[in-house]
Amino acid sequence: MDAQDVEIPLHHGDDRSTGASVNARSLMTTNDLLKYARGMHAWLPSTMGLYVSTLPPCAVSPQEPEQQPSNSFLSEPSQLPRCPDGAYDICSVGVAPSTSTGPRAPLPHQQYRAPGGVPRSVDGLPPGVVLLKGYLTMDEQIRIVHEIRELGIGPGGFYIPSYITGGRLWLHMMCMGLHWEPRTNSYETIRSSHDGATPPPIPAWLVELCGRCLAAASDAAVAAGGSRFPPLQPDICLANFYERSGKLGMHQDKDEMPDSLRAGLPVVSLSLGDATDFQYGKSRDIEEASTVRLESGDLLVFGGPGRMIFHSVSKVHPNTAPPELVRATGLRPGRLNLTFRQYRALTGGPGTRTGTGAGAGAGARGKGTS
Ligand SMILES: O=C(O)CCC(=O)C(=O)O
Ligand SMILES: [Fe+2]
Repeated sequence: MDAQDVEIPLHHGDDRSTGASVNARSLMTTNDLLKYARGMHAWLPSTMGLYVSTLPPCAVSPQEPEQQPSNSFLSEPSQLPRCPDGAYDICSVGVAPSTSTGPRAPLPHQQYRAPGGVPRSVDGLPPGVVLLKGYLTMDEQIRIVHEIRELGIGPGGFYIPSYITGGRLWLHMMCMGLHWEPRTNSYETIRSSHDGATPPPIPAWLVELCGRCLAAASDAAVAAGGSRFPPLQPDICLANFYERSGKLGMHQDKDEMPDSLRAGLPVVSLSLGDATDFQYGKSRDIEEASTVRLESGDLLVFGGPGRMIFHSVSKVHPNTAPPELVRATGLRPGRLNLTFRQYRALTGGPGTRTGTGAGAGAGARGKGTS
């Protein structure tokens, strides 16, 4: 372990073979998804093209800052309010959507857009890594924040994960599709170490958005002389919310099944809210790592030859979220990141399951950061 490891718990842990077994679970069906939509909320497109949540705000009582255990790695207590059932709320309550009817001010991320509205691809990244600055429109960002917030205050919503050692990650997490368990570096069908909640399914429109993101990233890769990414049918989406002191140590994403990793199935990552420094490199050595800034609306994809890059989130830059996003959603200070993944590669042929849900069958191999 290097100094970085001591100070910062690693998200996808250090190598350890846990032998933990995980229950296979049948796939979420469309009916399950619809049931899960649970009538709790609906989206009403407003005249602004924004999305107004009809879900009453979570009754969040003014919150005592959460007491952290003495062995906590968190540098400061979470400032996020908690709903009665314990889930953290990443947005302020009672935020009304913007009512302005005039022409919108240019959005911060649009400065990156070429005249045809094509997001700018960043040069000089390793093979298999594509960064499209300003890929998401502001309306997409607003919708993502609204919907993730609403799922995040429901069952299986935002919590602060811990390691088996008791150290906690410097972020709030909500898993969709499958639960990523830091105590075992494996995926599970329920959040067994916390509250037994079943992760909500990935909203269908987010799966569709992920497909568009990947197509755009593949186009950019080809334009830069590389290859298209392998297709992805995401059955895992991890939502991380980093407060201002949030961070994530250097790690590889390698808790998906070996066939998925071998196939280089990409990780599709969306950034929203405050900007961050994202470090990446060939090894865990932070001294050797390069840094790129990820801002709200940016799309990062790593797959194929770039699938196993080491990466970390080293700093959240305060007050850098687009004001329009904050106004429209009440997103609290910090950064929201979504990563889409596919647990196992689909082999094709009769009976092959496609779409959501992998059934996390194999938790027994050592997963996580090397
Ligand atoms: O927040 C980010 O940009 C990276 C998240 C990440 O590396 C992960 O969830 O594995
Ligand atoms: Fe990661």
